[in-house]
Amino acid sequence: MAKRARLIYNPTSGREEMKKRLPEILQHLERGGIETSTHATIGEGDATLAAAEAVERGFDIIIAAGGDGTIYEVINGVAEKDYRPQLGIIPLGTTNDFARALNIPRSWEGAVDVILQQHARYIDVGKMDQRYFINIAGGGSMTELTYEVPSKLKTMIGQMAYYMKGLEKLPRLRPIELHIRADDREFHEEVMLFLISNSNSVGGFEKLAPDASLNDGLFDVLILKKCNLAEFIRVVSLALRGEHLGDPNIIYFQTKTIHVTSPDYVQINLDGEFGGTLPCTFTNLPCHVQIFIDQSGQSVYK
Ligand SMILES: Nc1ncnc2c1ncn2[C@@H]1O[C@H](COP(=O)(O)OP(=O)(O)OP(=O)(O)O)[C@@H](O)[C@H]1O
Repeated sequence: MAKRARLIYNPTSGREEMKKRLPEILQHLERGGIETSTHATIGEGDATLAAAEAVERGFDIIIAAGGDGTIYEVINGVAEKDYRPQLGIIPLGTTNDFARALNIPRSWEGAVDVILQQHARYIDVGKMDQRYFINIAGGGSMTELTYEVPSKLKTMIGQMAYYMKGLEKLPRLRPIELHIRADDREFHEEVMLFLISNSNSVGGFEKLAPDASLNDGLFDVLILKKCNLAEFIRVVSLALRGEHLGDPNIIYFQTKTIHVTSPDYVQINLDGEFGGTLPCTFTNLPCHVQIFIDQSGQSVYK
């Protein structure tokens, strides 16, 4: 019997060109034996409602067609359910960090082929209080920029929109004071930013959390201590090359849970979306969802 999939599609996510291919995407899925119906999202949070509805309706597969924000919303619609359909990803977004972490091709044919091969892998999910994330959580200078960039600008100039916002924010960088309690440590530190990551592909950087594994039940925590602008730029340029871990401004460790408080107002970014404010507890839910991945072993991003 053919499997039934619900394709949840964000018509406003980054890559206009690919969205024109939706009819072909659907045909390709049907020919491969996956009977697919679609839901186009109408605004913030709609992909979460659509995913929850797809679970209730007993779909075998939910396909998130959009960027990291769409995947995040879909995860939030399924994470709390007892029955969680297998998940597929078609990267239509601007950065598509999570698709990159799973080596899912940027071409629609490649992404659909990964779904048709039906090799699903169990992946850890992060829980922040009542919300869930699949790739990264973070706070502090710069981490807010992903949800501050207007979606129209992302559509027009792609990832460049994030870089421009980053440059605009640089002169206004401020440290925040954090109290951190993790599995095996507790400390107080003034920091520029902190990242709690599930994968090694975050924020457009490919080697930011080089030891992160998607199914080890652990977060990789990366903290940039308080520093001046020149130091900040120096460490970011090291991070672009994946050479930042030995730097004295960096704290890097793994943990299953982490509780973060601050006397400052600190927004939390979950997979590129606004997720709330501190204080928060982050917990890793090991191997919580199944996602179709490429089995070829060959990186499609090199
Ligand atoms: N119809 C819609 N109109 C406006 N916003 C929408 C609509 N549908 C979804 N959204 C919002 O779009 C955002 C998600 O965008 P998405 O991540 O898919 O694309 P992106 O931002 O271009 O890609 P990336 O996150 O990979 O850079 C979410 O904030 C979501 O609430």
